[in-house]
Amino acid sequence: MSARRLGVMGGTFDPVHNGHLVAASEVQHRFGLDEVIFVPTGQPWQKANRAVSRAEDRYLMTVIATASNPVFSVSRVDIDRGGQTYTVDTLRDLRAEYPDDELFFITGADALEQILTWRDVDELFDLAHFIGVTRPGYQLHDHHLPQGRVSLVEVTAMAISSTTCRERVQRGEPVWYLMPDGVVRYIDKRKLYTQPQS
Ligand SMILES: Nc1ncnc2c1ncn2[C@@H]1O[C@H](COP(=O)(O)OP(=O)(O)OP(=O)(O)O)[C@@H](O)[C@H]1O
Ligand SMILES: O=C(O)c1ccc[n+]([C@@H]2O[C@H](COP(=O)([O-])O)[C@@H](O)[C@H]2O)c1
Repeated sequence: MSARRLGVMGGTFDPVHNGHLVAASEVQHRFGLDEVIFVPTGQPWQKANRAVSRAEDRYLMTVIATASNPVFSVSRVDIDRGGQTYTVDTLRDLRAEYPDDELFFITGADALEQILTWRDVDELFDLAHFIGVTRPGYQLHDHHLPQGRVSLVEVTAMAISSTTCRERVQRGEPVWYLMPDGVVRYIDKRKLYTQPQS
């Protein structure tokens, strides 16, 4: 079998929303990816200043959100490894699982801006090609990033963040149509985000 082109969409997904799904779908189409693997983080070390929802809740919401798309899947590598999540470990694990395939790591403009602060950043660009996508409120650029290892792509602007979704739920405001219906129902069923957000 020839090498497949696998997108990797890493995120805290607390909760997953339509901004994530639109970005992944448009990148999948633009780059002719065979599959996009969503990878919910274990503990995101750069979000240590706030309480993050249980990994199993974030994982299940991501499964619900992606289930209807045949080229989307969800991996537990970061959750099952445990501890703090570093993308270098994510990509090492996926490379071991899919040794013949090509990996494309998808990040929003805000995450790409921080990438030089990530662990073992030099190795990251050997493990995968990086795809930075536009996000309202952030500048997308590849200054100081290795040439030929990063592509920048404009995607449909979705001014949605997990933070505003959590805040809306906490205030009792609707989140319908900001994320798939099943995720809205899961949040309600599990009573997520009902405490004031820090
Ligand atoms: N609306 C969006 N448009 C494009 N990319 C996005 C959007 N929201 C998130 N992303 C990207 O998806 C990835 C995972 O994001 P994450 O799970 O942290 O969501 P978030 O909305 O940024 O969360 P929070 O508000 O809690 O920081 C990151 O690379 C991020 O840049
Ligand atoms: O490897 C790192 O040091 C690192 C630091 C911050 C974020 N990341 C990854 O970037 C992705 C988006 O992270 P976040 O915090 O914006 O949800 C997710 O897969 C994280 O594991 C990775």
